[in-house]
Amino acid sequence: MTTANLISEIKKKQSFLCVGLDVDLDKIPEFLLKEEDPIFSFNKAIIDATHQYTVAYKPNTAFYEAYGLKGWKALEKTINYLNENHPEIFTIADAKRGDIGNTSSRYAKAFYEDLGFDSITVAPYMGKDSVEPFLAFENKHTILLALTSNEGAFDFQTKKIGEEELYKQVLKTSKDWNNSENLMYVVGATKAEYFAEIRKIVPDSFLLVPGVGAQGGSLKEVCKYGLSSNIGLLVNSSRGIIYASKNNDFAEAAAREAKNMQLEMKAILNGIH
Ligand SMILES: O=C(O)c1cc(=O)[nH]c(=O)n1[C@@H]1O[C@H](COP(=O)(O)O)[C@@H](O)[C@H]1O
Repeated sequence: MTTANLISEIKKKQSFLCVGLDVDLDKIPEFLLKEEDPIFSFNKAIIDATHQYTVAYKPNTAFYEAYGLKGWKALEKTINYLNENHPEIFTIADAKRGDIGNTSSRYAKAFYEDLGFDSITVAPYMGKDSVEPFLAFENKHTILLALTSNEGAFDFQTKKIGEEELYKQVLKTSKDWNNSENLMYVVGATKAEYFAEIRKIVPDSFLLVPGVGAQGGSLKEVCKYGLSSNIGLLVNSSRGIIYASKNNDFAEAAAREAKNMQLEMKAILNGIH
């Protein structure tokens, strides 16, 4: 998907919501466990109930890998379902990959070509030659970890290396890599006070922002300095939406949560907040 297509979908839906499909069999309604593929059945119900409010879905691969081959099959069915029924929705494989170039190119092939995701999250730690193989794919997007939502972000990412914090160096350096127009960045919603600085370095890049909902980040605070002239934000909520209810009404409850977030986003985009 092109960035222009993503922006046009955001404007059409008045939403920059990303729903995280982090399926945990201990948390889904019990009646689904009798289904042949409970993970896919859960995802399908969530997608059917929420697609009108969201512009992106982000399965975190850990939640699928945890169930071995069955989990991978459910992930494949989920991405196929999205690509067949909602090709206008942006898909993110949250896999946090990155390795020597020769290996990264295999990861890129796996997620972009074999599974058909629009984007993948990538760790910057191994540097340029570990990220460029992901950037080489046209109309695919590499979402580089810049400043993450967890407490451990303060261990390295905010530490100064010389004059400047590491996360700033990640943003600045990566802008010079080949095909850097295919880069987006992860910035945690729990780090709202950093958005102004981040926007000085990457004024137009899309930022994937996890950490609202279960992790307590504030949508309003993120938007204050995070919004760009092209909106430039994808705000993710996983547990806050998909586990809004553990009962038979789980899909309706997820739809309600997603709709509430979409309405808040619409109000922000229209300057009401
Ligand atoms: O790359 C991510 O999506 C990510 C980066 C980050 O800094 N923090 C973060 O929470 N995530 C992911 O975003 C999702 C957040 O889930 P909830 O806290 O349930 O909304 C999980 O899949 C995390 O792995």
